[in-house]
Amino acid sequence: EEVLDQDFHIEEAVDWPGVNLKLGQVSGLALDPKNNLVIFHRGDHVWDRNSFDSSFVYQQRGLGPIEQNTILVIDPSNAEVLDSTGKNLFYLPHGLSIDKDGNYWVTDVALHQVFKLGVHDKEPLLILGRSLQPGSDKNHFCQPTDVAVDPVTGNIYVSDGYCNSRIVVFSPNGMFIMQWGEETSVGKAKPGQFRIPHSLTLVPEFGQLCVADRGNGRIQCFRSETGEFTREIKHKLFGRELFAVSYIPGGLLFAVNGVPYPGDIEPVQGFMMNFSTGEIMDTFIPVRKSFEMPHDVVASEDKTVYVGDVHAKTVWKFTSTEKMEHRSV
Ligand SMILES: O=C(N[C@@H](O)C(=O)O)c1ccccc1
Repeated sequence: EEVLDQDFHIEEAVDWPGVNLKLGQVSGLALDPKNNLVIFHRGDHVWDRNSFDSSFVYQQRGLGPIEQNTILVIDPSNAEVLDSTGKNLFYLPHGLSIDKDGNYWVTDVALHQVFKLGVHDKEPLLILGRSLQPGSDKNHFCQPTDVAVDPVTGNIYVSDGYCNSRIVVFSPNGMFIMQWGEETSVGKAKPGQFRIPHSLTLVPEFGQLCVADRGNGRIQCFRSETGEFTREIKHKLFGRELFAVSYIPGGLLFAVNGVPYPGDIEPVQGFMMNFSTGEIMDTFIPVRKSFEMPHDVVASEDKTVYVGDVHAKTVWKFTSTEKMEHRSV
């Protein structure tokens, strides 16, 4: 008897011209309320071995802020640049997210700050952290990596960062509320311990915040109201590093891992998972060009997925194609 298998595969949209956009190091991706793709990139600045001293103080202030527009609004179908902003503000862009009102929230690892930018305002509406001053108290971050804003409470979640190991929560007007997390002790990483909390995604339907725990190669999720650990999602296929995570309503979780260390076998790729079970449903890699350091991933409800790469200086678009497979039983 013939059985039709409804099977979804994530494949690169090879006709999307966005892979040819002239970008700097792509650090952050987000979708705005109109489902446009928004790209946060570093223009002519790069993060390399000389960017920071051993106390995480940025060493290249002499370059001045990036003069190019670091925030580009891209038409999701033809990759046209619809709008661009964010020049003369940032030194080393990192995370980007967009709240339900369309405000841009970004982190800068050189400034050690988080910015709220209104779509039509030149001046930032809110700045958290002290410019160029790394630290780990309520007023200082150390290379903060990402920011997410709860659509219900308006609370601000910051993953802090390369040189801290915590999630910090602020009220909508920037008052410190709470923090959780600690650095990973020797041996097996415990719940609530981080080795670079690198990317955040809210899971509003389940009241959770999930974190790409980069150096522990895993995703950790927490109750967003209390910071209580709820679960870990980890697969051998992730390899050593898990860079970014993105949830879409309906229960799908997307992620990208890091390039394999010498001798490791787990390839660099994208993952589509069932949030409830944690199981991997599909993996994906580009057809054109290759992943070099996939750094952020964002997905829309119709399972369109974008991946930004900080070394390839490229953004790829992937879509979910339905393969009808015939099999006889
Ligand atoms: O991870 C690194 N960078 C990327 O995540 C990034 O560019 O955001 C990095 C680490 C050490 C030295 C230089 C760069």
